[in-house]
Amino acid sequence: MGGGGGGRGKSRTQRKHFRQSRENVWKRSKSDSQQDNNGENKTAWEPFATQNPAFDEYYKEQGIVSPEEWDVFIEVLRKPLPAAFRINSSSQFCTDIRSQLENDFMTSLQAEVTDGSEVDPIRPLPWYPENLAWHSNFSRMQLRKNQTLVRFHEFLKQENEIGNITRQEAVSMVPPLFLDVRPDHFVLDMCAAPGSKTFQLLEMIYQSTEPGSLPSGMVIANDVDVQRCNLLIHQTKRMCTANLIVTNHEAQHFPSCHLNKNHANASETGVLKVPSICQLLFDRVLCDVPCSGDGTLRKAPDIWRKWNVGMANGLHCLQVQIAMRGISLLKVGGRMVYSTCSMNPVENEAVVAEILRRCGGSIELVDVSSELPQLIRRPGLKKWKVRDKGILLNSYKDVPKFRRSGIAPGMFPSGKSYIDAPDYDHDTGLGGRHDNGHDGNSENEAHLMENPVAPTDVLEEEVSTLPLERCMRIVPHDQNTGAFFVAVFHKLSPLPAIQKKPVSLQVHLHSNNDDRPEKLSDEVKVDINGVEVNPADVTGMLLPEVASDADLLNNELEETALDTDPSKMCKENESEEILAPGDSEKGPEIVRGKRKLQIQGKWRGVDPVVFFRDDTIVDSIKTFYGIDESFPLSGHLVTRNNDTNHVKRIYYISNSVKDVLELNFQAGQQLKITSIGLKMFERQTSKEGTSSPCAFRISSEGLPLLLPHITKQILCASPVDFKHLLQYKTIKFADFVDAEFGQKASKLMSGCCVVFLNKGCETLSHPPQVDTSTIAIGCWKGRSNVSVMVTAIDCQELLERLLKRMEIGEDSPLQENTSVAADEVDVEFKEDMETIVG
Ligand SMILES: C[S@@+](CC[C@H](N)C(=O)[O-])C[C@H]1O[C@@H](n2cnc3c(N)ncnc32)[C@H](O)[C@@H]1O
Repeated sequence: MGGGGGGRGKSRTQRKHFRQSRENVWKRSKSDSQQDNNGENKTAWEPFATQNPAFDEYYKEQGIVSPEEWDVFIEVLRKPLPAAFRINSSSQFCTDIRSQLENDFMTSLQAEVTDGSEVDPIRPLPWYPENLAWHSNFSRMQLRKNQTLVRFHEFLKQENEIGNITRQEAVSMVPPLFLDVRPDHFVLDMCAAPGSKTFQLLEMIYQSTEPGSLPSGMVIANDVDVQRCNLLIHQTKRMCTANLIVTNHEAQHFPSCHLNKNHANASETGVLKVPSICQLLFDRVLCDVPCSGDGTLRKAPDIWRKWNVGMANGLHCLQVQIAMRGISLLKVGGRMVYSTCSMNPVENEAVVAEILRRCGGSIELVDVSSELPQLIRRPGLKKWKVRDKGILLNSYKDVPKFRRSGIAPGMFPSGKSYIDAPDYDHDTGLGGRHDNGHDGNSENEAHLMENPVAPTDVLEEEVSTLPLERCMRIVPHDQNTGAFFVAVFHKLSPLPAIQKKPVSLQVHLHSNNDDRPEKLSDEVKVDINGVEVNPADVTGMLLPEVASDADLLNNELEETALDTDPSKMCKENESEEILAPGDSEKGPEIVRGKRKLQIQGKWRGVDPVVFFRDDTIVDSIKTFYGIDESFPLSGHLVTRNNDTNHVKRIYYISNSVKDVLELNFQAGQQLKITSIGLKMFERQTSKEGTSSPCAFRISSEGLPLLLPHITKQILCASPVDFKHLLQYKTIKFADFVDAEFGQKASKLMSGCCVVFLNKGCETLSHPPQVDTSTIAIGCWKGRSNVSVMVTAIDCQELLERLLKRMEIGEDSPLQENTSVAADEVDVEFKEDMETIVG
């Protein structure tokens, strides 16, 4: 059981969100359904129109696919996307699940494929390592069609909920694979929600981590959208990791958290402890930016209707800014992946080219053509065209003056700004507005242009001289997927300093009021790489005809489409709701119907992150569970509450996260942290709970990490008693099959305890040796019984896994050494299992 085990130990609240399966995007919503001639609503099941003439015209011009391929390209783009999913490599049951897919489902589902339309019902994605990612050809309807498919469907739902698998579009799995993440890396995921790629990054960090230990690397997952941050927290909680910080910033202004001179002086004089790191720089950066999302058309067909060229044009500058910030936060020698789920060169090759130009030789585009050879991809384009208001533009000099507010020189292959364009603003990368303020928002306004350039293809074509062929574009018809774009950068040296003029044109894309500390610094800061960063300076961009931001983001929702209703969101980071007597300045807030005051941290709306240093409580926990000294608690525990008397949850953080947190404190809390660490201890509030000498129980998320380090409150159950616990949830001491177990249980101190499965029925050492095959659950020792503290779905999943293992090995120790009584109960258990599992 690895520290970041995943798969075991999630809260009921969290599960609720994963139970929401993705809405059927191929079904029109009520608001979308149209009225027929009689004024009656057409059926809500009418499929979306899967065509858009502007789309066809635009992409035929771009030459993303050859004219001969066009028909097959568009045909595949109109078909629903096959489902894909990934096995969590750090799950305890990773191997079981893979072999269930390879040996059970692959054969049994094959028998169900009768229409001959697809060769394989399910198959591993050939380019994903170790058969961990799978593609299924079944539609939702088909999955409900017959018994075998229903069983498969249930399997997918349950394992996704538990965290053993993640439903994720196949091409969305690609970018992290090119990041080459190692367990000691510090990784920044700049636009991370809803978090499928963050989950992958964490798996990479955790690869080959021993049970009870943590990797030395960490991930910071950031997103500008608070609600989507909550999705991200839910998604990554399934990983049970102490090596993650979730932040909520505009990625283009992500803080660099470096110590200034004053801090350095203070630390020299011993006033402050020198932190292990002095600036937040990363070995790896994932820059999976917001985009127009037309690569997800097969999954989200409503994009057919919404698509227009302005969606991509309007995002280009933001994408450049985010990527530039990523590069500036990257260590020299580090790697950054830039990716979008858009096919549009303006959001892809044009952004990559602009980054290369701005970085002036400090970075290189990596040729990754020999990596993942089985992944079919196409080289990046060297030439493309820009379309604006129905006009085809070959170079920036063709852009009419009044459109220069929305079209940047960097959108064109040469990237030339042409000095004859007086309004060009080198900071924003955009031209200024027309004097009369006309923003030219209508197609009909083309005739108003001063010196209009005739829309013609005979103008000279621009061709980029940069090695853009090293980028990769994945197109749907090559391997029956969605579309994606990926570029890999390597940082060779610090970035050159950029001379900055005052920014004349600024429009906030995300007016996220909370994304600012109480006090803003006006000064322009220069980070270690020489890039100026002014936190108060949101470099502007105009979105003249972009779909609303919300529309764009909706289109971006990953296949794990989760419930975004804020009222149903994670309560993990909710205020600890403390009473603050006498604090009348901020005014009372009504929290859950009670008048309570919330002590704010530095960031409005976010609970403070506080190191938990209450030695009395920590010592009581250590003594109660017999936590050995080799497991460091001191300096690794944090809470979200300044008042230690009212702390409900204590989180555990890895060394790496601790280093970042210490730096963040010394740098003035620049990071707006929405979630940090692994929930390890929870205050026991129930009546019976208060009778325990220890006020805190071990949370199911924290148990895998703590397991090898606890020496007290431990019981080892025979297979049959273990199964009974999972099955019946509460068992009286006298009712255990193994009477000695019942006696030992009765002698434990009241409160939380841990029950290990004694697979072989031989006497386990005390405490038991923990390895990757160890199975243990958190329980509660009451006055007369033992109760399981595991959610129903976890119990069910564990029962099924144990049953499977018993079925596989006829002579497995699970069966071999059970007593006659246990064998009898096993029959009963199997019958019950059939009822539970269906
Ligand atoms: C393509 S999605 C990311 C998908 C994610 N990487 C995954 O694999 O699950 C883009 C994300 O960028 C976020 N976003 C948009 N503008 C942003 C900004 N300025 N800074 C940070 N995040 C932003 C959106 O909220 C959205 O969640």
